[in-house]
Amino acid sequence: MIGVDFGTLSGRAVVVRVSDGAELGTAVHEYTHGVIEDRLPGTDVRLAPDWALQSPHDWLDVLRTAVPEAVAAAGIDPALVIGLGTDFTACTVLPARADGTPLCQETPDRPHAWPKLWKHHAAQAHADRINALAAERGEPWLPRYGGRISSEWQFAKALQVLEEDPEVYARTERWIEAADWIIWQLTGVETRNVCTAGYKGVHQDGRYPSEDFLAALHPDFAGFTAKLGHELSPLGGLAGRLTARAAGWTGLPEGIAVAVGNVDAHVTSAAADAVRPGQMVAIMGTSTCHVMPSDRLAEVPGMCGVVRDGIVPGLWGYEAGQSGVGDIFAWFVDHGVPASYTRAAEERGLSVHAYLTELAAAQRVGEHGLVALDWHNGNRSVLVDHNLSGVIVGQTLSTRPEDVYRALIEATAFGARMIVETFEKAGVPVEEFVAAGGLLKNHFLMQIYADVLRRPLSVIGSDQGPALGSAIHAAVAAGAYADIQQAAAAMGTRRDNAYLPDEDRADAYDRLYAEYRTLHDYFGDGRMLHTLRAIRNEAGK
Ligand SMILES: Nc1ncnc2c1ncn2[C@@H]1O[C@H](COP(=O)(O)OP(=O)(O)O)[C@@H](O)[C@H]1O
Ligand SMILES: O=C(CO)[C@@H](O)[C@@H](O)COP(=O)(O)O
Repeated sequence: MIGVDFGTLSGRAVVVRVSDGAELGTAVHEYTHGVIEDRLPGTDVRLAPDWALQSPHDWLDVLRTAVPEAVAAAGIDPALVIGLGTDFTACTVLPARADGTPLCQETPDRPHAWPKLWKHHAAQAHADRINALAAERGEPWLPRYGGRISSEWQFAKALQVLEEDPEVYARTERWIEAADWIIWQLTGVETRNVCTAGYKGVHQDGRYPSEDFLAALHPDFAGFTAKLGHELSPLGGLAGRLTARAAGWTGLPEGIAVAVGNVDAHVTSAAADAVRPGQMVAIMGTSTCHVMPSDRLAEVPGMCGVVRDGIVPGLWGYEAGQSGVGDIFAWFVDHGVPASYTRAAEERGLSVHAYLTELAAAQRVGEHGLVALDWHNGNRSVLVDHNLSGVIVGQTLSTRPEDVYRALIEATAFGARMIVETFEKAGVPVEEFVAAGGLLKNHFLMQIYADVLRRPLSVIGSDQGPALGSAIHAAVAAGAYADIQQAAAAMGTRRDNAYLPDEDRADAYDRLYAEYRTLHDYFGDGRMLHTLRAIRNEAGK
């Protein structure tokens, strides 16, 4: 099987053995255009604050380069490959023509013609209006999203296109998640997966928000859902077969099974063999997503959503998230560390992350005297407000970079605890916390999470979680296993109790967490942080 994971900065492919999930070869392709935040490629067109776009060329390059390279690295005959599965970030969406041609190919100088990356946060005003109207009208779908939808989601992003570039909106014949667009390119068949549609696409109980509701937002928005697919495809299903053109790109046999599209977070549950009710998988990378199957339906404040069949068929799938985690550490490493630290790290042959971690790990809990809010990229759960920003409290003239670095790691752990507690308070038990993603390599960070959460952490056994999960879904789509649970049991990998909480540190963290909660409630109403953002925007940054 081949699994392909389309991330924020790169795409990676992995070749996986069907019988036991062994990863035989892998390759990564860094996107040439990365995240497009400043100006449109090949033009002088500048982007406003909070914009984040991607290029479809970069995604196709992953198929052209990472897939054949992974097969070569595995040293297998490509003719042995029987299926391909993919996952994408979400909600990464694009306007396209009826044949799937992205509009940015026709008008590369129009910002709204480009795919909007999940972390495009410039549609907050549109999300606010959607939320206010939905609350006022008592829209039945709103509680399924914890009472607020995010500016990252398709209705907010599409309304922004309509109001800021109606001409691009009018030319949009299909509005599609990149997760489904890539499947279209691979199979020639347009499908819509139940996962992206259900969560960030706001599809509940067989329908999208009503025409009437959309018309009340803007008269020309009434017909928006005609640009979406209404037939949804189940996870682990067969989307179609690899076309000759896609076989040419990838070097894989024409006609192999291609699984229905999926999301990087949700597909990782299969890779961690954590698809039973109460197993919360936290995919910790640039951001963290928390996904959990459950047999009960509840309204959890601030969750991203609950979707029937959204992780595995037959169960409710919950999602919550933190919009910035590794990204916050990266910001600090890039902008908060003096040259002397960079030099010292270099001399020791360490990354700046590893160097700061080593220094921070030598401290006792609370020794830095700091507490921080992890909102540098806004707050996805539980406040659902991307106009909030980061806060660091307690700095003195003796504060050092490692102190701040540690406080930022702790802030993200406190944010995770807030999410877990919110689920449990709403009557959805979290039986096991399973960590996955790029941050697993930082053992100090993982131990902080175990101490702050006061519970054992399990960890996924693969550092290619999403790509492995995609390969597992492909195995089901190809008919090698009856369902995702069986395929996950055979091919997924998880180490239980990898980190155990330390009682004394956990007690010390309880005190800091209480301060975090006070800070959270104080700044969470947005009075000060929204004003600061408004002043920033008026000043034209
Ligand atoms: N040693 C480290 N400790 C903490 N964070 C790290 C470390 N090394 C890299 N990071 C952060 O990890 C993030 C990348 O995580 P990864 O899972 O690879 O990416 P993605 O979320 O795009 O899949 C970056 O934001 C980076 O700042
Ligand atoms: O929002 C989701 C999933 O719902 C993610 O795709 C998004 O946070 C991006 O994840 P990464 O930080 O690229 O792992």
